[in-house]
Amino acid sequence: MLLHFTKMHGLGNDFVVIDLITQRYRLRPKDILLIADRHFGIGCDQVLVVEHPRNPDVDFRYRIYNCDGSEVEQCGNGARCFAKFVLDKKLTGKRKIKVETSSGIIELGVTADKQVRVNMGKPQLKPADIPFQAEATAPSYNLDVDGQSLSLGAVSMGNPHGVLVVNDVATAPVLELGPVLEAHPRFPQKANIGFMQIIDRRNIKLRVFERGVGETLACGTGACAAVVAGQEQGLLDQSVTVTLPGGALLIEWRGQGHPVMMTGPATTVFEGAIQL
Ligand SMILES: N[C@@H](CCC[C@H](N)C(=O)O)C(=O)O
Repeated sequence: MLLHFTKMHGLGNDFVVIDLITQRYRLRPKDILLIADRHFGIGCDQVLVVEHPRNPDVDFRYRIYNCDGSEVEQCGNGARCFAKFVLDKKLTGKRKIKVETSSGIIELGVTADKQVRVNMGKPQLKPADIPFQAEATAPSYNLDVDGQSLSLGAVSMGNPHGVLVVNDVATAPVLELGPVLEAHPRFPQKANIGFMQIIDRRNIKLRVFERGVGETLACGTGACAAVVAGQEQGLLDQSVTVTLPGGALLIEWRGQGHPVMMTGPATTVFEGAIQL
């Protein structure tokens, strides 16, 4: 089967987007691995799949696969690319698009300056909902790593995140600590690990070691989780510019019980077809 795809990115977090509404194909695990492979396939951090919804109240089903082949619950940069994709391909003409993910429904819309604004839903802070092993909810938790105690915020944005505050993202041990914390036994489904430098109450710098991928140039859910963790620790205001290696996102959260809003760009790079 010759499968058509679109290569996109959100601040350098890159995707292969596949429309399974106008194309009929059942993607196999080996297809995802080949598509994501930067040497033998197309190459991307995540494969995003556009499908018909199962729920009649929403417009699309949005499925997300990390480049290691694992299917995951949520992807924020991908959500913005998803919105641009379905509008550019005229799969919908709606200004507000409702999308079903494996962690719930999110709403997407395009702003006057062609950025995409996403209602990412309410963050989950209860340990069992993240999931994270702890007796009770807290703004931060102490975690033992090789005999060293680290303080970390834990948040679910549909997918699990741990967030550490560091003095300087440029020298933070992202590649050393990232894989160890990603697979820490207190995160039974593993986690994405953010390293957050607080510039002031409305500006942070962030690097993210993504579960199933490694460090990426940007992570949308990671940016949301960092702002939630920073607010819970009393360090941040409600509206925060998050500067990642690939560029900046605006993240807004009005506190517990409210959804996190994410605004940022979505970019198409090229179109192609791959023989599967
Ligand atoms: N790049 C993403 C997150 C993708 C999923 C993540 N690696 C996970 O395993 O949960 C984003 O922009 O949010």
